Amino acid sequence: MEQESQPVLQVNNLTKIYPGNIKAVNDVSFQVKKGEMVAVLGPSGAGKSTLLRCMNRLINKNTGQVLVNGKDITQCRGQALRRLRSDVGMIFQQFNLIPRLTVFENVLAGRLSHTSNPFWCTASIFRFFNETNKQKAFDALKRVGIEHLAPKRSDSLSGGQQQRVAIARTLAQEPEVILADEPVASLDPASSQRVLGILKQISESKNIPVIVNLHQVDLARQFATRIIGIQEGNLMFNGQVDDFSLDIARTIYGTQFESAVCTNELKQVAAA
Ligand SMILES: Nc1ncnc2c1ncn2[C@@H]1O[C@H](COP(=O)(O)OP(=O)(O)OP(=O)(O)O)[C@@H](O)[C@H]1O
Repeated sequence: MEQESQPVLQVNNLTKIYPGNIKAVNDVSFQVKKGEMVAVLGPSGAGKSTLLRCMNRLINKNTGQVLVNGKDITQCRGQALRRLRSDVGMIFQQFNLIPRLTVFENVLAGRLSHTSNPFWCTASIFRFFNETNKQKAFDALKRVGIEHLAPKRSDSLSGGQQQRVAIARTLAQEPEVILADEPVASLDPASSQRVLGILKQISESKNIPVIVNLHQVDLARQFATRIIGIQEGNLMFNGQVDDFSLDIARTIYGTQFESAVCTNELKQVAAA
């Protein structure tokens, strides 16, 4: 029971400064536990993407720590980094699938860190994966409800379907934590609901914490269990969804408040 409440992810005093002295992330600290779905909110340029990308080492931080189950990913090199990185699943706005491969092959690619051959792309991918890996990939596809699309080329799918393939690929990786960088920014409202619903279900039923960058406050309120608000690289809010008031949203979003608060319901409350 005590172990259940231990944070899977700990971000300690993380700072990233880009050339030109642009402080994109400034001394940010927070923790995420199993079963949580945490939405990171903030206006354009607040540092949301930089924060997530520092957390899986796509970008190197300047100072601070990112601990995954107690191990600091920012200090790892070589094989240790590859191993720890496979614990961190990443979902992108543009899906990042390999277009010429089928849906199933893309999901199987999520099992790469569980095989010893890194050169699968140069030959038939199937040769390098045993039945266990193939079954896990298929199970991941089933979990996002698109197993019937397995033989299709990934570039023949809709955006929403491609994002579900990307989620399945991440699930096949068997990560300890999932980071999603604006996963619904390119999707229509119905697909956005579907994708965020799947991520929430994963966080709840598989107990894998999900940290998701979002632009829209209403989606965060609908799907997240907790909200982190950032502005100009600074952590301004870290708390329960119900405590993220419209006044706090207005402070964090400033001139972008109107576009971030998009449902009619929220707009009426904001105008009252
Ligand atoms: N490679 C880079 N070099 C220099 N500055 C950068 C770089 N990437 C981002 N920035 C700057 O860092 C700050 C944070 O950018 P970031 O993309 O992390 O914000 P964001 O909140 O994700 O924005 P958006 O919602 O528009 O994607 C911005 O001022 C941005 O211009």
